[in-house]
Amino acid sequence: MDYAIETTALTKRFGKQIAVNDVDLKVPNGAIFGFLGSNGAGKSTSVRMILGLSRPTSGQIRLFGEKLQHKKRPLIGAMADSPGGAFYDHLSARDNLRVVATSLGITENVDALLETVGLSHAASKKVRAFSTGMRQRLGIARALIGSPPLVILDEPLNGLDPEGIREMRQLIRTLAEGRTLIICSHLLGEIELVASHIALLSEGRLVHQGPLADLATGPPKLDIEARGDQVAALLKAMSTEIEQIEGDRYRLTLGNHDPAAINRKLVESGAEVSALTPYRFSLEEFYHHQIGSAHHG
Ligand SMILES: Nc1ncnc2c1ncn2[C@@H]1O[C@H](COP(=O)(O)OP(=O)(O)OP(=O)(O)O)[C@@H](O)[C@H]1O
Repeated sequence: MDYAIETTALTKRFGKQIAVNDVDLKVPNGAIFGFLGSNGAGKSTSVRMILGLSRPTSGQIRLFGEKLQHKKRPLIGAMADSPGGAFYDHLSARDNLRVVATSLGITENVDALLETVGLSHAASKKVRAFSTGMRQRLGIARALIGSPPLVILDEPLNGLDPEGIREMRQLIRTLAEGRTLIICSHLLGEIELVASHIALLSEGRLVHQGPLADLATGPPKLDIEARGDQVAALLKAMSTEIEQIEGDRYRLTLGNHDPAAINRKLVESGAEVSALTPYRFSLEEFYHHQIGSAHHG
């Protein structure tokens, strides 16, 4: 597989403290990659090393298959330091982007960037008058200067109102077309809506990474909605664990029986089966399970 980022045994120590500990991170090319972890887990330190802003104590970083070389901009664009990072407040949005492009020696159509992030209407407005959401968008426009194939967004949803969050979610999906995106966030529900892959850091260690679709904290479960006198008894006989019984709703851990067999037995017993759906673990459930295991393991 092609990776936008591949780290090998990436480690960063600050004195005796290990902020990032032996991390093998694999960010697939084209992914929307949710980078998750509690405060102090090591996300920012990892990102800083990937951006070439901090030198690893040991380990390697490869970007698009090549060893990380400093000054090889613009492979990565980044929006760090919320909300949207520092700008020249007395300059317009357009001029802020021009200053950055010029300093990087890049000829850039900054108006097109402002349009991408939905700020065309405010191109001539001084950044001093920008709302948090507008600053976030401008921060993203700045990260897009030079069309980097990889963009890292640090807490892009911080400080946004519900409408702003919805717009940012849409913008993230637009940005992901033809790019790899890494999003650091504590908002698990939001990451679940946009990410294709996730990685989870805990106390400097990578405790999980993989496609979002693969989340599981144990054997598969099935949600069943069925009416009939025999239902509870039949399900108990087929499963070691029935987690939740609420009226006609049951959640059971699938043992040796597959959903089709369970359905057949229920129907044969005369039960009215209205729904049979594989239970999907939420990212929040998964997160707490993994972090809990990491702490106790
Ligand atoms: N320059 C530094 N000097 C000393 N310790 C540091 C430095 N930078 C980070 N650390 C420590 O390294 C650990 C990881 O910090 P880091 O900022 O990478 O976490 P994080 O996952 O980004 O957290 P948050 O979600 O709060 O941003 C923390 O314990 C932090 O105190």
